[in-house]
Amino acid sequence: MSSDPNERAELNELGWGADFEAAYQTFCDGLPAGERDGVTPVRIVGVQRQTFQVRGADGEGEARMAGASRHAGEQTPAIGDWCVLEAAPQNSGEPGSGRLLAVLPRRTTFSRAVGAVDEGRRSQVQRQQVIAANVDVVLIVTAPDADFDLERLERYVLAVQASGARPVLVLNKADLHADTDWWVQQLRTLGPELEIQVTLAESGAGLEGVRALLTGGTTLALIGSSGVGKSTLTNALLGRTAAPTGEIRASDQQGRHTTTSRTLYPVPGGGLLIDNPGLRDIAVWDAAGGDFEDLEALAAQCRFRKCTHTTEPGCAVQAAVRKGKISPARLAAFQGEAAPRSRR
Ligand SMILES: Nc1nc2c(ncn2[C@@H]2O[C@H](COP(=O)(O)OP(=O)(O)OP(=O)(O)O)[C@@H](O)[C@H]2O)c(=O)[nH]1
Ligand SMILES: [Zn+2]
Repeated sequence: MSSDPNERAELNELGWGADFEAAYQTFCDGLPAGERDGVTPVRIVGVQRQTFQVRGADGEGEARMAGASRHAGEQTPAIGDWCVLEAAPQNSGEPGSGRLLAVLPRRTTFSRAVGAVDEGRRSQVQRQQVIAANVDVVLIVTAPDADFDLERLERYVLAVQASGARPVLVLNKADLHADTDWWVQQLRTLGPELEIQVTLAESGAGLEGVRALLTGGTTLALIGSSGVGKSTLTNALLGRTAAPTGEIRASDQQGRHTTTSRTLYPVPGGGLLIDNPGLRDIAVWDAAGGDFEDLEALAAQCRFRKCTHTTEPGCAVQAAVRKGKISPARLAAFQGEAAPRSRR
């Protein structure tokens, strides 16, 4: 990496820091002298299967993880990761593409356990899948309505702290009640040290405090139950009206269209925001960790004993979803739980 101050400023805006810099230098020192000039640090801003959308001081491009190279990094990059990119040679016919040689050590890690098959032992094993890396601050969003649940919020706080990121509690939809202070006091019981923000995402009011968190390349993410206003808040911060489609279209220098699922966005005015389904699903896993007595009771009333609660006639579960008594996310969690259970 050159010592060009403009490049450094670009990287800092992307969340670069002294810790990444030191790890990057160590990695470069291990490269043969002839290869040091060809590498550059980039951040993963989008992931689509094996293709990564990356952004560095020189702008954006696509990259793949280097195969079983001598650098043989075991780690797969996740959204938010800082990686070492080896740019494709000028004559490769693939401008803007390159190979990722290594994932730099993460500041923070959001991961979840996923079932995987151990080919050697032919058995199910639990593997940690990283869903987002290097998130600095997580907004735990709630609203003064039926969603408000201090026990659940406390679990979110613990999950965020375990990732290494800083939790900030956000009471959105402050317009729903005149007595906002009462709700804020409830949130205070979760910990006197926790920062609390009050927002009205729909009207765009009260966002100054959240914007103030986004200085100096800070990476922000939002979690919280369905309907608390995460999309509205995201759109207000990013200054756009439509919800993200998750797809961006870019064309490379040959004019070919490439589609990558981008989930790390620069926030106008500074900072970055990660909005990916995996993080959102924290709420769903949380529901999955709880019990499903209500859903099981409903399922017992379905017309068919082996009802899958999808399209069957006389499905009591689907009826409850239609009436808004059960959220689709919770049903998904129940189904995710029920499937392996029925095989046991
Ligand atoms: N009254 C009020 N309603 C709001 C506010 N912010 C968002 N809403 C409304 O709350 C509803 C849900 O908002 P979303 O932003 O879709 O919620 P979400 O958390 O992204 O929900 P999921 O996408 O299901 O996870 C929408 O109808 C919003 O218009 C607010 O500050 N006040
Ligand atoms: Zn059913």
